[in-house]
Amino acid sequence: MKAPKRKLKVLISEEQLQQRCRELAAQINEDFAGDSVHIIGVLKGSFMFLSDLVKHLTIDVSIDFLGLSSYGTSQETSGVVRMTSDLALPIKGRNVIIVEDIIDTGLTMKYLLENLRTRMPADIKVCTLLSKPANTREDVPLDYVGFTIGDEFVIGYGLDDAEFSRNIPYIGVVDLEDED
Ligand SMILES: O=P(O)(O)OC[C@H]1O[C@H](OP(=O)(O)OP(=O)(O)O)[C@H](O)[C@@H]1O
Ligand code: HPA
Ligand SMILES: [Mg+2]
Repeated sequence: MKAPKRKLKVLISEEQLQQRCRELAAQINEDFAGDSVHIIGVLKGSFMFLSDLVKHLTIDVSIDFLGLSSYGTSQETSGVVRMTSDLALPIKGRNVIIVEDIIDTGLTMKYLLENLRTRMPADIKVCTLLSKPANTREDVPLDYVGFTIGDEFVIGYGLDDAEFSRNIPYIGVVDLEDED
């Protein structure tokens, strides 16, 4: 199977991503000083952002993951969020920070917040690398936002297009001017 060959435009560079990870981590360190946080990464898209973010956390941190999927091979949500894998650890009484790559329509985060609240954490905060407000349909509280972007399909740094391109080290968009 081959990934589509397209010209990509850099929307957010590696340097900008690293700088923002340091800034977001500094804010979390300050907000939870003297306390501990339980980080929940939403797979698959969040894996690169999460691994860069947590390197800069100096507070006590535990980490778990769950898998959610709603896009499949499409660039539009199916509208149905499916849990592909659940957490390994309980979250009752914990200060949870959900780490996501992107809030697009908001459907995934709405589903996740409803699900996790039933497990009685002490607190839930949302940390997302990207927010696409022009496309957001569900009103979800965002506590830490890396970058606000326009209504365009982005790939790289964990985000995929039909499972390809997650390994690109920056956030890119397809450069339509260079399409044949
Ligand atoms: O706000 P929404 O419109 O719900 O979109 C955001 C969600 O969509 C993507 O997941 P996807 O279903 O592509 O799974 P993946 O992380 O495995 O790529 C992304 O990683 C978010 O979890
Ligand atoms: O813009 C996007 N790119 C990749 N995956 C996504 N999932 C929701 N929105 C996006
Ligand atoms: Mg995806």
